[in-house]
Amino acid sequence: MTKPVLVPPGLPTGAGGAPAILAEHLTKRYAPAAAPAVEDLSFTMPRGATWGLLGGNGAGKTTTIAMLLGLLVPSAGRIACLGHDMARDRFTALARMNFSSPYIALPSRLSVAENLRVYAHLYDVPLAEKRIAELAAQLQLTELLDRPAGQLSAGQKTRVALAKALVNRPELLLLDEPTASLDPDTGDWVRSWLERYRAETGCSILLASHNMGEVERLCAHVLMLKQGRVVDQGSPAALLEKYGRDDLEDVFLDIARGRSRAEVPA
Ligand SMILES: Nc1ncnc2c1ncn2[C@@H]1O[C@H](COP(=O)(O)OP(=O)(O)OP(=O)(O)O)[C@@H](O)[C@H]1O
Repeated sequence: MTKPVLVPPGLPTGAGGAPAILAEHLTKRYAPAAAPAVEDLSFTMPRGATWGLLGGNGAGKTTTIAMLLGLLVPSAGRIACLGHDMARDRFTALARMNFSSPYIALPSRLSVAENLRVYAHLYDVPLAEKRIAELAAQLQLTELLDRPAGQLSAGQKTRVALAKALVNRPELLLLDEPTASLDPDTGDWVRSWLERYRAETGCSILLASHNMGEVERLCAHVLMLKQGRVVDQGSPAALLEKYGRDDLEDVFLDIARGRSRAEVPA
């Protein structure tokens, strides 16, 4: 069995020993001569927290999540999820993780229940039918279980994608744009649901989002990415204080436009 990665002394880990995610000097180049999509990214995300990856289009959020899931091999650097080194012990970690992304479509001709059964089988979920019924009740999917996934609205598909992401009761959840294309009411419902789920289960959540209100509400800590690098980070409150702003959207614009607090118009 592969030895778990040790946490450097002094770093917060939260409950359960190893941190949820330990990323060390991660770099990804899609081609040898290309500019890095992610460059020298390091962070330690403790257990039980929700953290946000914020950045404009092309900042490297999806690339980072794909590396954390082992879907992309980093050009340099090292990742440990839940104490497992992703280069050596990826499958042990993946059994305890899950993700949802708007870029991955569920097989459209399979019904919602069939889709969830496939994933329950892949994750070897015990009492799969019971788990599917439980998730369907929690995510208001019971009426939709027999409908083909391809015939659902965007909001319904998002709830099915969340059910898929939770089927194995993950300890670490990676969410790429969890409320993209949802109306404000459904988006709010999903955010409340995620808050409650994290509080009840102690699950660790890393979410990539363009929605500043969502990040401010859900995340204890935000990594601000620009051109593949972390240009700032901290709690939403600390970032608001640092930039002298009232909402995170303005902080985002300051960072995107390279303005420091001294340059922010009063
Ligand atoms: N498969 C790929 N091949 C080559 N370059 C890629 C590939 N995927 C992403 N990139 C490039 O890597 C950089 C980071 O892209 P990424 O998709 O990670 O950004 P993002 O922050 O998720 O953006 P968005 O908010 O638009 O989804 C961009 O310059 C993008 O063009």
